[in-house]
Amino acid sequence: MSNSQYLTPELRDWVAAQLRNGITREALYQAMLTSGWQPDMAQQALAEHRPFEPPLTLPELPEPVVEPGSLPEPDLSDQRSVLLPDGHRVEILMALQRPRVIVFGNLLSAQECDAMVAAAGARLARSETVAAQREGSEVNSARTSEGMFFERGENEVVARIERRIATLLNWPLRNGEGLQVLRYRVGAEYQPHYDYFDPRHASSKAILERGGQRVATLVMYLNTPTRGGATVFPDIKLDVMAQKGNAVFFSYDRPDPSTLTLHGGAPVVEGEKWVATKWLRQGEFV
Ligand SMILES: O=C(O)CCC(=O)C(=O)O
Ligand SMILES: [Fe+2]
Repeated sequence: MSNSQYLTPELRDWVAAQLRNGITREALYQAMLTSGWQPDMAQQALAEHRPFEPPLTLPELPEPVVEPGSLPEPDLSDQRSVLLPDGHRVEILMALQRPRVIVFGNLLSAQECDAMVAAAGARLARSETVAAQREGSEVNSARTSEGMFFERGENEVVARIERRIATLLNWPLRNGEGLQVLRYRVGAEYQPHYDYFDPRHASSKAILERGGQRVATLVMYLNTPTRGGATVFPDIKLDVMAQKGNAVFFSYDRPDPSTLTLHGGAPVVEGEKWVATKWLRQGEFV
């Protein structure tokens, strides 16, 4: 850290006042850099404003247009990256047309990943899947991770990530489910499955009343497992390596295997794997 700058009480108060006035932490960070702050000092000042606090009141996002039959989709006209209004630049590492699969780099900062892991850690429980024969969910040997759900907009870091996703994918924030965080320990996996709800399952009716079908999935990697833990797409023989801050996105226009969106989490061989998943619905998720 530079010796020429100190986090004085005045500077702390100034940061707090800026945040109270509705500026995003990213925007404030950029403004601080522009006015000559050392990056580590600016980050430290912002890190003091704990990510688990209730979100700040931020301006409404412009409402993306959801035409019937349209799907979440980023604007890839720049090809290499997408610059979001908050100043965050997301890299495009790979894009496949059919099935639609996009690998993003730097979707989350390392600090955002760490904050998500810390906030989720205490609330993990054994993951369940939708019950096949009755209503509700059940423990399933195909899914040996532990998980939890955040409420939409539950805290500052969750709210910031959700706004970024809505802007990146041109899909209304309110059509998204709450973020799910999963931890896989050595040997844990999520065997290949589809994320849409099988209309033939007894439990799907109640689920579909809360916002319609899922139409896309974004799996964000919150850490880098030492070995194993790729997200695999067996139909298209694609493995996406879990890399902290990166994410894999895929969309599906109907609840059918012909979408080629069969996917799973390969067993972790060494270390742990943490992901946050955002599922996007056709309609408003309530
Ligand atoms: O852990 C992964 O790589 C995949 C997670 C997944 O398929 C899901 O959360 O639906
Ligand atoms: Fe999945």
